[in-house]
Amino acid sequence: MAITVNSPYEVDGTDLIVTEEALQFVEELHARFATTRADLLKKRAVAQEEAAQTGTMDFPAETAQVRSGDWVVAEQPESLADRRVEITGPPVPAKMAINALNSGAKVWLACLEDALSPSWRNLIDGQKNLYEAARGTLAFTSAEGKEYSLREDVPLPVVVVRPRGWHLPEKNIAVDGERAIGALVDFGLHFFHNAKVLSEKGTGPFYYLPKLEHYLEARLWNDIFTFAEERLGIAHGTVRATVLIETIPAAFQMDEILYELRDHASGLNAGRWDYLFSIIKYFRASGSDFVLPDRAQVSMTQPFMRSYTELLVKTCHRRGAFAMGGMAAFIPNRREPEVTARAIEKVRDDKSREAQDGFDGSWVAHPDLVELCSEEFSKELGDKANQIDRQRDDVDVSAEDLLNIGAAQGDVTEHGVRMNLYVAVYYTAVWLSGNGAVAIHNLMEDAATAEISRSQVWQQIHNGTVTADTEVPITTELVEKLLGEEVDRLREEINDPEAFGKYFEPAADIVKELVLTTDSYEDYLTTPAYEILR
Ligand SMILES: CC(=O)SCCNC(=O)CCNC(=O)[C@H](O)C(C)(C)COP(=O)(O)OP(=O)(O)OC[C@H]1O[C@@H](n2cnc3c(N)ncnc32)[C@H](O)[C@@H]1OP(=O)(O)O
Ligand SMILES: O=CC(=O)O
Ligand SMILES: [Mg+2]
Repeated sequence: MAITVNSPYEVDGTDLIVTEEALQFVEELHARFATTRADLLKKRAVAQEEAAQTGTMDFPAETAQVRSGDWVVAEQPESLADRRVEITGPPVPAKMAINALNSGAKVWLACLEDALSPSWRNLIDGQKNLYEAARGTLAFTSAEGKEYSLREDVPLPVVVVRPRGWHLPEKNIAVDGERAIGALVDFGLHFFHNAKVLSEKGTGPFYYLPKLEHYLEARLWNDIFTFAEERLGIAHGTVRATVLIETIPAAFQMDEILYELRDHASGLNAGRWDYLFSIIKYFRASGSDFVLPDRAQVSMTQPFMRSYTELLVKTCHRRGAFAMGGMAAFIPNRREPEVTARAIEKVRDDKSREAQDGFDGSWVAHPDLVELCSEEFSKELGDKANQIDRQRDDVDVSAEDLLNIGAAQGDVTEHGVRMNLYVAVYYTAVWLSGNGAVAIHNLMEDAATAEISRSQVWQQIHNGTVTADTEVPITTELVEKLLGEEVDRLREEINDPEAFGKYFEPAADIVKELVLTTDSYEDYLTTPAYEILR
């Protein structure tokens, strides 16, 4: 096997991160695991087709014994015992990484996935910042002269790194002439450089695993962890992983996923945004019962979403694992107190409900939300670090409950279609400019939320959904017209012809192709966008 770096861009820090030894490790991961990954991706396509045809799904028959068996995951490490508040964000730019580490959260989810645009620069900068964070040396001075350094007065959050999902390639590295696998590059570089340092401190290496669609994908990660630990001489079970249950098939395999990873498992997380995206994707062509209301109306209290979170808490606690809550999208604005007040109220409600339901902690997207999340969980936890001992034997969730999507309350409106188009174009443009997360109308938008937006429109056209406000069917002609109007609106608001031409116009082209090509469906918005990402 031969591994080569073929990026046309020179980025400071490349010499530190892309060393010969680190590349060799990434190559070894590909040699051992690339074929299994390819097979599992094919399996995803078959499962999707079956769901679309049948309009249903069930708990796997072959793993009934795993679900009924009496087993628990390995004992949790001390450094991850208290996860009541986790701040998420990309590890770039450095000031953002430092702000996350100084935020007072217990954990920083350093995101190389939903919140990162995976340009070569971001990949190197992100790995470099994680390298320095692991060694406590991360510091930064902004162009305005503001100095950023790590706090010394309080323990810093434990870092949990989220590599890319299995589907994404890394175009700047080739293995035997083929694009490398994004997940193996992200994990491989981070693990190679930091696993020893972190394990000696007892604070890692820890990972969040995104977008799994089958328990065999968890087995693959477990095999990778076992190999990586052996290869670097680190004790088996040092790696800990929290798996995002953010696809509809994974919701039917929570026990199985924990079981596969039982030596390396920390917990499961309710990744609500990708979960909604996955429901739309799997059942996009299964009829109007699967058409959700406008995105803004699909709250966590909709019955099918509650079933999902209740089952997650029950499963985790039965298996001695953490149940982690998800992301409320409301973002405070330091310049607009009324926006902040609303965000605080909404996020507090969300965290309070999660804490009462039995979650052990949850996510926030902004440093100004850390304290309220901590407060809401502390009310439930008292003097305990977590509530894993709280069994939810009262919960009984069936396949029908998880799939009770048609019962969702709310409407599809033309306003909602417009918002989806606006957000999909705006987010894609920001992603192409190198930022993977952005506040739009005071809501956090990232790859997962943008996927919902563009997929809803595709599904509404496919099903000829009729809008509740204007009472017209959603057709390709209507969407083309609305898209044109929303792009015009963005052009006016952005008021920067150069940026508009460079990022928004290509973004609008991508979104147009994705939503109007109704005889086929692109699995990920970021797949075509990655082809033109610089
Ligand atoms: C579906 C999912 O996967 S959810 C998880 C993935 N998504 C994320 O992680 C998104 C995380 N959040 C963010 O990226 C940001 O909060 C955004 C983009 C939504 C908003 O960012 P901004 O517009 O910069 O917010 P704002 O101007 O209020 O920031 C104020 C300060 O807080 C910092 N800040 C904001 N969010 C974060 C964060 N998540 N982590 C660290 N620092 C942050 C900013 O860097 C800024 O610092 P400064 O005062 O030193 O310049
Ligand atoms: O990754 C989290 C999600 O909600 O998606
Ligand atoms: Mg996600």
